[in-house]
Amino acid sequence: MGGIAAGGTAGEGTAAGAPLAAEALACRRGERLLFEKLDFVLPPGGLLLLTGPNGSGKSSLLRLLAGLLRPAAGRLTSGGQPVFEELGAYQARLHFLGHQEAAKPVLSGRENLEFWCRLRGAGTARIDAALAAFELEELAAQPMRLYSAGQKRRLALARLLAAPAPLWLLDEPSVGLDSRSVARLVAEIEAHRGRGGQVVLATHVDLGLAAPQSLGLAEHAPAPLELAEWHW
Ligand SMILES: Nc1ncnc2c1ncn2[C@@H]1O[C@H](COP(=O)(O)OP(=O)(O)OP(=O)(O)O)[C@@H](O)[C@H]1O
Repeated sequence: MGGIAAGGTAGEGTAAGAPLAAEALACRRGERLLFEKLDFVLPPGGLLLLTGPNGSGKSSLLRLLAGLLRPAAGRLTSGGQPVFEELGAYQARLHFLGHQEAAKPVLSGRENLEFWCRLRGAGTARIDAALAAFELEELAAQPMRLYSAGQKRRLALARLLAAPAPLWLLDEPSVGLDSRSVARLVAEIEAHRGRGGQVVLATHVDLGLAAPQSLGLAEHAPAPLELAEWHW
């Protein structure tokens, strides 16, 4: 499956990403330290797979990489610049696709993409190609509230292509997709990487993506406290 690559891709024009580097990152949610001592460098064209059991911190790491959570320790840089010092500029160069669809139910699929493009300061020229990439043309005029779960997910994915950004942060993007749509997602991820884009992807299933770096969050869980260390 070649996605829309054969006739030019919706994401054409995406600037190549800058190397994203994590040094000794740690993340705390509430009282709990989820992970620590986490290092990686993601070059332009790179793919980082986040793996680990439920609750190990994959979504939390993605939120941290999106600048929505501050690290408890460590450094995150993009192109050598600390991302939290220029957060707005950094966030303008990424897409974060979480579990929520982040679309307005009363708007049609096309109107949702138009809204998204305006929000991102992008033109609307890529919307048709983005809809076509995830086979949403026939649904484009329908209110999103009438979409099935998989169709809503495809609309969320179309946002990646409608308003290009070099860094894609994807939290279990294949959930709810049929096998044909999974193949399209994989093709779009590979096309994005081919343009120099970067992808960080949390997943419980093997999507068959080529040459990923892999990061197991469970391996970065803090050591359990010895009994003597507990404060009763
Ligand atoms: N807002 C929050 N406040 C406190 N703790 C939270 C918050 N959100 C998540 N957590 C906790 O952080 C831990 C990691 O959650 P996270 O969603 O990052 O895990 P995950 O690896 O993505 O899990 P899953 O595979 O189930 O999606 C969990 O124990 C969760 O209960």
